[in-house]
Amino acid sequence: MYILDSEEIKRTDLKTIQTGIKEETLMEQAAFSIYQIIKDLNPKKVIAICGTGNNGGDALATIRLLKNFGIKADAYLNGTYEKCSLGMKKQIEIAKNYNVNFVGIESIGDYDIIIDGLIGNGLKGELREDTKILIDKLNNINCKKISVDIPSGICSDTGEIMGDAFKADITITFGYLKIGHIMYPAIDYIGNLKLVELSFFKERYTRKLVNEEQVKNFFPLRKENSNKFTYGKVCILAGSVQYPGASVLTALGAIKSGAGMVQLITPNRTESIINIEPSVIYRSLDKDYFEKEDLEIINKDLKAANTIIIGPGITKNSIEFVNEIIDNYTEKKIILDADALYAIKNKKLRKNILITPHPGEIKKFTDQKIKTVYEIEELSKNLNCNILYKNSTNIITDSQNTYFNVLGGSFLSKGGTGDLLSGLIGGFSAQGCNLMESSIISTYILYKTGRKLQEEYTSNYMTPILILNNIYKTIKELI
Ligand SMILES: NC(=O)C1=CN([C@@H]2O[C@H](COP(=O)(O)OP(=O)(O)OC[C@H]3O[C@@H](n4cnc5c(N)ncnc54)[C@H](O)[C@@H]3O)[C@@H](O)[C@H]2O)[C@@H](O)CC1
Ligand SMILES: Nc1ncnc2c1ncn2[C@@H]1O[C@H](COP(=O)(O)OP(=O)(O)O)[C@@H](O)[C@H]1O
Ligand SMILES: [K+]
Repeated sequence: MYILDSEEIKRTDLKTIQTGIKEETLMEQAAFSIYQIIKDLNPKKVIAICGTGNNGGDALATIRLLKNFGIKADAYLNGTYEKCSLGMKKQIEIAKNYNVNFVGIESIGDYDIIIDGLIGNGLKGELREDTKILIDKLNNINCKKISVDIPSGICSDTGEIMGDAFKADITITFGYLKIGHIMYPAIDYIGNLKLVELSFFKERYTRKLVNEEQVKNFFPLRKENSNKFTYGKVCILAGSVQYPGASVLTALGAIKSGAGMVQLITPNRTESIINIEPSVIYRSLDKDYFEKEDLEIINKDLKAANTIIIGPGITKNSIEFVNEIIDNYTEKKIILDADALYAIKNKKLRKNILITPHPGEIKKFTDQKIKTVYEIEELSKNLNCNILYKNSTNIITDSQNTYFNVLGGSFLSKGGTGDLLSGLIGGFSAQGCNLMESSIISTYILYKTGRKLQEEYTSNYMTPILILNNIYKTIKELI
């Protein structure tokens, strides 16, 4: 499923209209879908709060349909006729022919459903003060709230609240989801999101939502006629005397993904991995932290792997060591996670490198303020690498193509989930998936499994190991 931004939506509107489908036809389709959803809620009395743009047009057309089919429905116009878009002017004229009643601001508390048609894709900058006051008033009315396209006040491109926003129970959008529908803080304002089709001209776009179908396409096949070398070797450089557990989680993630061989090298002693999973090839360097000089000792191990994961629990003490790995193993796919991210400040990376920062970790290697998808894509371009940005909504990008994963939740908010995730990614990479595919598959499997488990175990009780021990259930649905 494609995710569009406001410019792409405007282009799609225009392109559709250029093919010969009129704006009012699209508006009628939008309104008819909203009408059907509202009718099923058995409303007694509905009001649309209409802005002067086409978002207001959709809402007003819905009111006209409700009234025509026998439901009490009125409209409030927030502005003057002169200020209205052509589409909205046309809707006002049609509404008058159907005797739609336009009410004053004092009446808006008398309804059991409010339709928010104030502002949609046409929001510019921060909300005007008068609109903020109106939205605040609407939010304080106790009734069912439905937003047309996107709750007024939310930026379609970022999901930011531009001063204030209408708090909807249901949001009905058209043709495509927009970036603003799938990002926080917007998600808290959107309620139940419904996507309805319009006769939009269909094209290819660069941003998609991670879903099961894609993951099935990317998932590596296993042949009966195969051996451990068929499924690749991943070498994990993780842990330290300070953080011994991180490396265990990463190794377990890698082995349970299906990689043929998983080697774990830690500076400290973490023999416990052998008790938990003896198939992991384990080696300790018998010291506190990785250092540059260690490379000579482990060079052969690294050469034998097709994927290297470096970072979980290594601490800031190993920056030089990480730099040496990046510079000397240019043929290998490398996943730089956690503390390895300190090493990439001012560094140009490569297309066969993935970095996996969460919002706090971005500060480890750049002073830029980064949170929007555009900024993450730009960062990926500047660093010349793949990025898995682990915010509540995950963003996975190689700067050309971007995927959003919205399956996560508070059931993942526990130390160690990220370590497990980098292990899974490395494991799928070892099996032949590229780093984008590996990130998409791994986030999907981990989050989907966690989401299902939390229903039984609650979000509080969840641990990375509990999720890991159940990922086979999600994998079974994919193969
Ligand atoms: N081609 C079409 O006719 C289609 C139109 N659609 C609807 O049209 C909408 C886009 O319509 P428009 O481009 O006319 O724009 P909108 O109606 O979304 O926004 C324009 C309105 O918002 C107000 N506004 C903008 N920024 C503001 C701010 N900072 N503070 C206060 N008020 C502000 C403007 O004064 C104006 O009233 C979509 O969201 C969707 O609802 C869709 O149904 C798809 C098809
Ligand atoms: N509230 C949340 N909503 C969605 N995803 C979350 C949430 N909390 C954590 N996650 C996910 O859990 C993982 C945590 O990673 P990270 O912070 O690196 O963990 P650690 O370093 O402790 O192992 C990331 O994949 C992140 O996207
Ligand atoms: K709206």
